[in-house]
Amino acid sequence: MLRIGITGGIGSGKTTVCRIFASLGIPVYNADQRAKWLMSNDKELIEAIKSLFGPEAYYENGQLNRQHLSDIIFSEPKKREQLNAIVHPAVWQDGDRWNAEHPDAPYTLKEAALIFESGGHKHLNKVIVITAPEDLRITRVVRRDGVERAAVKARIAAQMPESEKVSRADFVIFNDGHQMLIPQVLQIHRQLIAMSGGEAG
Ligand SMILES: CC(C)(COP(=O)(O)OP(=O)(O)OC[C@H]1O[C@@H](n2cnc3c(N)ncnc32)[C@H](O)[C@@H]1O)[C@@H](O)C(=O)NCCC(=O)NCCS
Ligand SMILES: Nc1ncnc2c1ncn2[C@@H]1O[C@H](COP(=O)(O)OP(=O)(O)OP(=O)(O)O)[C@@H](O)[C@H]1O
Repeated sequence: MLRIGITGGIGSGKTTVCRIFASLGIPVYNADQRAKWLMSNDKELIEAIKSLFGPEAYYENGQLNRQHLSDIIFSEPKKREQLNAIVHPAVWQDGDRWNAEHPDAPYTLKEAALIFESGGHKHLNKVIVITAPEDLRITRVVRRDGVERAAVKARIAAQMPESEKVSRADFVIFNDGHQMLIPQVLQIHRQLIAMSGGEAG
C-alpha cells in the first residue's frame, strides 16, 4: 500500500480535494483535525501544552482554547516551534496507527498543512501539493471562517512559501478557480493506482 501526502498552504483547497479522493474510495486522514483531537484527549500532550501555554490553553470543560493558542503561535515563532515539536510526532504516530487499519486500500492519503515543514514527507511515498493564488486563498478563508485577512496572512507567514512546496511536489493540483479539480484528481488517482499495481475503476 502506498502512503500519499496531500498538502498546501491555508485555504489552498486540501479538504475540498480530499473529498473528491474520498468519493473514489480512498481513505483520508486529516492531520489538522486529528491534531486538535489529540490535543484535547491525549493526557501527555495536554500536560505538555499546559506547561508551555499555561492552564488558559484549555477551557474549564477541557476543550482546547484554539483562539488563545492561535494568538500566541502565529505571533511568536519560538512558541510555535515548541508546540510543533510536541504535536507533530504525536500526529505522525497516530497516522501510522490509522494506516495499519487500511491494509486493503491501494493507497491512503494524509492531508496535512505542514508535510514538508514537519519532515513528514520522509514517511510518504509521494506528495501532492495543491496550489492557488495567495489572494484567492485569503479571500476563501475569510469567507469560510469569517476571520480578518490579517489573521490568514499571519498563518501564511508561518508556512513554507507555496512556490517551494510546488518545487518539491511529485504531483501538483491547480485550484485557481479556472482549472477544474475533478479531472486533475482523476489523473493522479489513475497514476497512483497504476503505481500500486492495481487498476482504476
Ligand atoms: C492553533 C490551533 C489550535 C488553531 O486551530 P484552528 O481550528 O483555528 O485552525 P486549524 O488547526 O484547523 O488549522 C487551520 C490552518 O492553519 C494553519 N496552521 C495550523 N497550525 C499551524 C502551524 N503550527 N504552523 C503553520 N500553520 C499552521 C494551517 O494552514 C491549517 O490548515 C491549531 O492550528 C493548532 O493546534 N496548531 C498547532 C498544531 C499543528 O501544527 N497542527 C497542524 C498540523 S498537524
Ligand atoms: N475550486 C474552488 N472553487 C470554489 N471554492 C473553493 C474551491 N476550492 C476551495 N474552495 C473553498 O475555499 C475554502 C477553502 O478550501 P478548503 O477548506 O478545502 O481549504 P484547506 O486547504 O483545507 O484549508 P485549511 O488550510 O484552512 O484547512 C472552502 O470554503 C472551500 O469550499
